[in-house]
Amino acid sequence: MLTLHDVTIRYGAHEVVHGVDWAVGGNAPVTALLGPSGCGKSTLLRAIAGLEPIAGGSIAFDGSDVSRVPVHRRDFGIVFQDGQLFPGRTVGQNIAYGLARRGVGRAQASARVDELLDLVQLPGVAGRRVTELSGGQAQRVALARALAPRPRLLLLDEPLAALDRLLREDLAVAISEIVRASGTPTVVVTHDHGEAALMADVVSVMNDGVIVDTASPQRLWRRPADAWVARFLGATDIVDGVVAGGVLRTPVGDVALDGELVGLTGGARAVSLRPDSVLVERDQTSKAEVTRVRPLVGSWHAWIRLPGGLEVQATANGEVRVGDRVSVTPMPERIGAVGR
Ligand SMILES: Nc1ncnc2c1ncn2[C@@H]1O[C@H](COP(=O)(O)OP(=O)(O)OP(=O)(O)O)[C@@H](O)[C@H]1O
Repeated sequence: MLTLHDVTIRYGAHEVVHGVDWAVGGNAPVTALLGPSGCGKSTLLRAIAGLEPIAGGSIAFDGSDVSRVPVHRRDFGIVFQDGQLFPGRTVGQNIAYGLARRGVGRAQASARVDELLDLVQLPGVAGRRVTELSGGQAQRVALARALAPRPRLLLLDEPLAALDRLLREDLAVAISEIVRASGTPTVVVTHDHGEAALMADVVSVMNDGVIVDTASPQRLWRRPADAWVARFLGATDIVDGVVAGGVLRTPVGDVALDGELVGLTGGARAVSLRPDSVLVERDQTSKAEVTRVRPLVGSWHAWIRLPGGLEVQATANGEVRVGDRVSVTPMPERIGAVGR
């Protein structure tokens, strides 16, 4: 288990990480550190790896302080955005790199290379030059290289950022499966909330040098700590609601207090909505009206003026046009209650 206590990191006079307390591991095989560009997540990951000095606080693993332990003695594996494979060496030599340094013999190293190539689903490529690999293959090899010495923690810094969108989703799932199969607790830095949800059991959201929320993806989306987190996770509207009579009353309809909303305290409550939280359908008897429409593939993204004047974004599965009257139905599992 990795434990950060009051960690502060500065570049010169510029403090970019402000007193972070964070626990990673425990029962969660994969933890995502999610945040917008420049919030300090790579800096924090680099400090955990030992690549960046901390100005204050402590970093411990399984109870022992590693704050002053050099990078190669921490027993952490690291994968960067662009893999950073050694171009002059073969795939096998890249993967075996950390093994030779630890005194592992040739036969044993070669068996471990094969084992890892199987794990990352690239069997039989040990003799290939790394310059001949596709971006996705190179990242799998980088992952194999990081896992080869059996690190006690794996750190992935935006491992998918350099890849095409299509490949990213596939590799996100593959990486998540590979690190689980290896049994190595993993921290993955990403700015993409979809990727975080695909890969991680626990997501910590970072903003401006501070971790502002930590929960399972499901809980994070339904119980964001504040409006900033909700918007960062894709909420398009934050509207006023109220918890009363066993339901969350929202301007788009009542939502039962089940799932992650169990135990929500009564009273006023901000409600976070994404376009797919609200389903609309043509209904001339309704008082809600379409004010804008953008066609999507197989559905329509619509802007709706509710009776009373509030506008929210919504989804229609049948065609709607500006001026149409529509019925409005909340999709309970996609509606969030903001704040503690
Ligand atoms: N070597 C450095 N020297 C000075 N400032 C730096 C250095 N590296 C990062 N910074 C600054 O520290 C802040 C945090 O950067 P960091 O790379 O950790 O953010 P990030 O959340 O990982 O963003 P990104 O996804 O864009 O990399 C930014 O303001 C950045 O400009």
